[in-house]
Amino acid sequence: MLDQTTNRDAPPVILEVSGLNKIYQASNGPVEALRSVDLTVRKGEFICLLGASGCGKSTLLRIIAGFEQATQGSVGVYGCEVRGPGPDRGMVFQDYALFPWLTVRQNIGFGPSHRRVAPQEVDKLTDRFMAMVGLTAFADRYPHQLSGGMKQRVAIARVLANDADILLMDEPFGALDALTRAALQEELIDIWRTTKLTVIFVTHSVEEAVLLADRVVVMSSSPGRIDQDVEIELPRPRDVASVEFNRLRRAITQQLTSHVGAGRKVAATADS
Ligand SMILES: Nc1ncnc2c1ncn2[C@@H]1O[C@H](COP(=O)(O)OP(=O)(O)OP(=O)(O)O)[C@@H](O)[C@H]1O
Repeated sequence: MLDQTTNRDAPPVILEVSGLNKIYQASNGPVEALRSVDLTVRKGEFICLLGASGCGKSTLLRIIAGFEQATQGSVGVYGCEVRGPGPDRGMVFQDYALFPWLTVRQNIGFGPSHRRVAPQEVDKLTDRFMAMVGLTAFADRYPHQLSGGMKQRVAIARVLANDADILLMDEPFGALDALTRAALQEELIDIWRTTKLTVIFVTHSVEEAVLLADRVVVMSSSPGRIDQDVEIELPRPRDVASVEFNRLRRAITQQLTSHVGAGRKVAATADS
């Protein structure tokens, strides 16, 4: 964990998760999805939540988003307790979750229009973020006319147009082919640097986490807990072939593998 007392020059903590427990009541009994999770996130950080399938990454993200209630504990954003979804947090899902009946332009402009932003201002915002994700030429297309990568660009632009401070991403590139995924990873880092957003990104890929994050938060399962909080101090753009990158990738993979019995493979991947 970060030591807030010794980090006087660091950006402020804007998100604080304290003593979070989550128990789901399933038909075959209770499922303890999260136990005693504490996490602090500073403004502008890029955090990856990494762990094997079922360790509670999505649950933690959904509680931060306000889509799910914790059983115990709290989430604070800018010092206010999260009680539901809010405009300060925007979510990007693996399956895009776009409005199929709206065009690219209308999907991106939906949030600001809903907030009663003036129509000319909505157009300006939409133009800006469509350009940022490289979709200006596709403004009048519908989601079914777009590739997976283009749909995910729309989803990212939609959160940006909503003026969220915190971008929550749940395995956003999991359904994309390797080349598209690599392109979007690079674009996301450019967007993050331009907008200075705070990003919490869920992945089960060690390589993706080390490539993207300032901090990799490693989770273990049954019940889901935070196991390690690793600062990634590699310079950007990062070279996945470098010795230092691979040293970190190996160390984090070992940490993940140490939670399962000898010989069993974790569902988190070192190189996907
Ligand atoms: N609505 C629910 N009802 C009951 N159990 C649930 C529910 N949602 C999640 N769980 C359980 O909680 C645990 C954590 O699930 P979660 O989806 O948060 O894990 P995850 O790390 O995101 O997994 P994956 O990487 O496979 O998406 C799992 O055991 C899962 O089966």
